[in-house]
Amino acid sequence: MTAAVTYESIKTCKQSGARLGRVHTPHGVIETPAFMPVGTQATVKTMSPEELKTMDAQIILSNTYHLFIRPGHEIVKDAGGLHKFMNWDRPILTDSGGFQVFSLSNMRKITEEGVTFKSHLNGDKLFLSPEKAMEIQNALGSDIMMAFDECPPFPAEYEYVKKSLERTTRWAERCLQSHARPQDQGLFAIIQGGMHEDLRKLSAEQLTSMDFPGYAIGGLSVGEPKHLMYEVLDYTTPLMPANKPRYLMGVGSPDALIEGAIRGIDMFDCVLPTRIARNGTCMTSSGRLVIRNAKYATDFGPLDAKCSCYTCTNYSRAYIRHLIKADETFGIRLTTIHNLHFLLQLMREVREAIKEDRLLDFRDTFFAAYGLNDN
Ligand SMILES: Cc1ccc(CCc2c3nc[nH]c3cc3c(=O)[nH]c(N)nc23)cc1
Repeated sequence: MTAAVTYESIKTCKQSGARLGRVHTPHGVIETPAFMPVGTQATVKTMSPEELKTMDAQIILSNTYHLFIRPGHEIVKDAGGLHKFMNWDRPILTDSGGFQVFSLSNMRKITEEGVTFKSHLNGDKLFLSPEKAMEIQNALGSDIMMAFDECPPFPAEYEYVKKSLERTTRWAERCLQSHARPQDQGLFAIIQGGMHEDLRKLSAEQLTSMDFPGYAIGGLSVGEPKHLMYEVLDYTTPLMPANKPRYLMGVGSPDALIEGAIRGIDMFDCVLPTRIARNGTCMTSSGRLVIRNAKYATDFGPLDAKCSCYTCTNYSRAYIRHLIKADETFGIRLTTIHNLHFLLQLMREVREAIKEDRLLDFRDTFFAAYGLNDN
């Protein structure tokens, strides 16, 4: 195994805070800014690893919480780790589970020690802590692991956010202490602090003083208005080390990816492309397209005439609409292939625009064409 996770800066954009880079990991390199498909339960829903490689997904995400409650991290470990278990030999990033406890489990209790909660599957009483989250992620063998944090709800009281970020810092310290394999797995800390500039500064200072290989911005994409998210990015990304990867958690609509890249974010994840694909909503260069709409019943053109993906090359809107209406699984495979390709292609064009110092122009052109009804 090579060293843990390192960031290589290729170029910084003259027009904005954007940058071109590479994140080196034991399972390969990620060109940044990058969109990372989400594979919560050890699969990017309906996609095979080969299909993900065809669209050049360079890293995928999976989840400590989900794999802990099913099938159990010990089984994945006995299988030889998550890469072997799901037949994916490129980089994997796993979230630490705290966020999912809050978004999925109805009964939970936070203490300094960790979080007690009920499994959303069978109601079993379970416990996650910094140490447990590290034990699970080490068992999964992911290349990039996230520190165990608390993502405060939005909105949240200033005092609550302050106490929460200070506990998240203490938890990050405990994650560092209990990390079994720092030599070949990168542990990223997660900056919290809600929508308060002084608290974001406090969280960033506390965590960057501990020298993690990478840093994420958490606590966003939790229901706040988009302009507020961009404001937080404006004053938080400059606090993050320029020589380390910057990961904005949970952000993935096309406009947010571009705005995040302009502010110096390197890595993005979002369930959006795969989630909306399941009800037949597609991202196209002129905005969202809801394929169930009757007007597509006899439309024999591709989802997006400007798209070169497998779906747009071989199938019509009419056919995909028929499959989705008939609840045929192949239908959501086709919309998923298209949506993932759309975002991966968008990031290729963003990287090209940074290379040529024209990212702000690219943004204006993209937004003009992309109905801004996207959310
Ligand atoms: C498989 C997988 C799914 C989802 C995620 C990101 C999940 C996610 C957020 N999603 C939206 N906003 C988010 C905020 C946080 C956060 O503050 N902390 C953590 N640990 N995760 C977040 C990571 C991996």
